[in-house]
Amino acid sequence: MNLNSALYTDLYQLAMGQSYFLKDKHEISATFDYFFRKNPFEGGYVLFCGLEEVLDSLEKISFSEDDIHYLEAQGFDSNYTNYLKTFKFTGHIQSMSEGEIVFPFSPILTVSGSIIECQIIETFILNSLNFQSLIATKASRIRYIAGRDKSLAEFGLRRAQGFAGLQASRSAYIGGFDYTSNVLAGKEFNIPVSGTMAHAFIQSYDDELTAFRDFAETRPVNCVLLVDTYDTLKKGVPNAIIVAKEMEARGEKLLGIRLDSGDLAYLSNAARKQLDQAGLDYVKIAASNQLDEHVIRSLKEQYAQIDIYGVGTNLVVGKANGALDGVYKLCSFNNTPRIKISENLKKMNFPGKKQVYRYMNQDGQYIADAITLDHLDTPKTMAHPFETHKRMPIEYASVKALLHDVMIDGKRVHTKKTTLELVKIAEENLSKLPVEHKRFANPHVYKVGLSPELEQLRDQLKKEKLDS
Ligand SMILES: Nc1ncnc2c1ncn2[C@@H]1O[C@H](COP(=O)(O)OP(=O)(O)OP(=O)(O)O)[C@@H](O)[C@H]1O
Ligand SMILES: O=P(O)(O)OC[C@H]1O[C@H](OP(=O)(O)OP(=O)(O)O)[C@H](O)[C@@H]1O
Ligand SMILES: O=C(O)c1cccnc1
Repeated sequence: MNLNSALYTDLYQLAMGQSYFLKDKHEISATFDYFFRKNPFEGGYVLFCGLEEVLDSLEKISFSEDDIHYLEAQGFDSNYTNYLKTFKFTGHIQSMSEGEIVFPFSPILTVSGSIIECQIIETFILNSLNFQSLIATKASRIRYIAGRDKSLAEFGLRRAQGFAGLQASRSAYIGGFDYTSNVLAGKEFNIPVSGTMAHAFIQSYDDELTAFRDFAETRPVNCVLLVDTYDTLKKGVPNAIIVAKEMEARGEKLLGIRLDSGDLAYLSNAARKQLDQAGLDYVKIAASNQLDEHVIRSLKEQYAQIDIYGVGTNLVVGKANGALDGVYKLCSFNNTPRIKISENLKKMNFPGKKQVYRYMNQDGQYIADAITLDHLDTPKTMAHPFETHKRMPIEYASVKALLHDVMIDGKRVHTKKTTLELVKIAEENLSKLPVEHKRFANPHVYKVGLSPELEQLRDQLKKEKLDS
């Protein structure tokens, strides 16, 4: 299967593409905005993730001979499929940086080019950015609550949605995790890998102590023993202590033990006591079992003595959301701003090609974002996007434009960032987001407003459409 195939799209994109082509509209220029309407997890922000994958794929996207035969079999016109044989993405993309903190309704990435190219790539862009941004956001919430002094290991591959497990591991790392258990993701994206052991290994022995011994002997570096197979406090931890002492005698050090069931707060405290009493205060305690940001917060409130959190399912499937609602909407056609009308102002899009400015205070902390038409300067006031009577002056110490050229004529124009660079960028950006937007319960809504000219254009186009 070739994931750079332009068939990785919805059928309706190709059907619209055929119509544009046969009606000779396909070369007309268009601009689409990628944005979302609601923060996931009832949180206050999204950590934007997935841009590098989008750019990598768009540079390579095409229809193979096989793909063309398949489309012919689906009844597509042969003149159209002939055109698709040389299809490439040759458009222009402006985007916020991967690792940027983003908010509802701001255009995060805009695609300009011939309408047919913009349309065919829509589904892939949404598929890629929605999922990766969701998981990076979830990971950043877990990091926020765990604190910088804890280690976070992502254990999700086995319960991820198929091959999305690869993207999930990369997104979790960018969002603040330290390790992944996913070996292919480790190799592909240069993410540190880590792992402990499974119950099966211990069950395959007649006794737990021999299992621990064999494991520690054969892989003494970063060895973590799983202590809950039979009885955590009466058997697992005492056996781990025996093996840790034997390792000491060989000049080695047991890295840790892992708890995977029961009351993790109680067990971690009791295990810590046993380890400390044995002079093993360096042996760390890892915990797993359906963890997420809420369970970790609760464990911290109970003074659980956990050094390493292993988080799988809830992270990689983006529980409780499962999806970010990002959309891709036409905002300009033939160099004319376009709007979609809805009774619900929130379902209307902002017309025209745009820029987003981020305002910061003297400490570099984010204050607000203003969306404006792309040829205009930094606005000094902004209107509430939907409550039209609300407007505010913007007081700030510094401002930056968030949308930058990342692809021109189908070629990447920004230097590809390594995963580690993206980790640092995301961490720095998250540190500039005031804490009131990060809290879990009723986070303060970050202000995103419209410049007066954009508000006026939206209202004027709405009136024209309703009057016509
Ligand atoms: N002290 C704690 N405070 C809050 N949540 C906890 C605590 N200890 C464990 N949990 C969480 O509670 C959930 C369920 O744990 P529970 O003890 O009911 O089942 P379990 O340990 O998986 O049982 P089993 O022995 O069948 O594996 C998990 O998400 C776990 O992370
Ligand atoms: O709970 P999650 O956050 O998804 O973390 C991953 C879980 O996957 C493993 O269990 P599993 O029962 O699959 O295998 P095991 O036999 O090694 O425990 C591991 O022990 C964790 O409990
Ligand atoms: O290494 C581990 O402990 C691990 C890996 C995957 C899933 N659960 C645990």
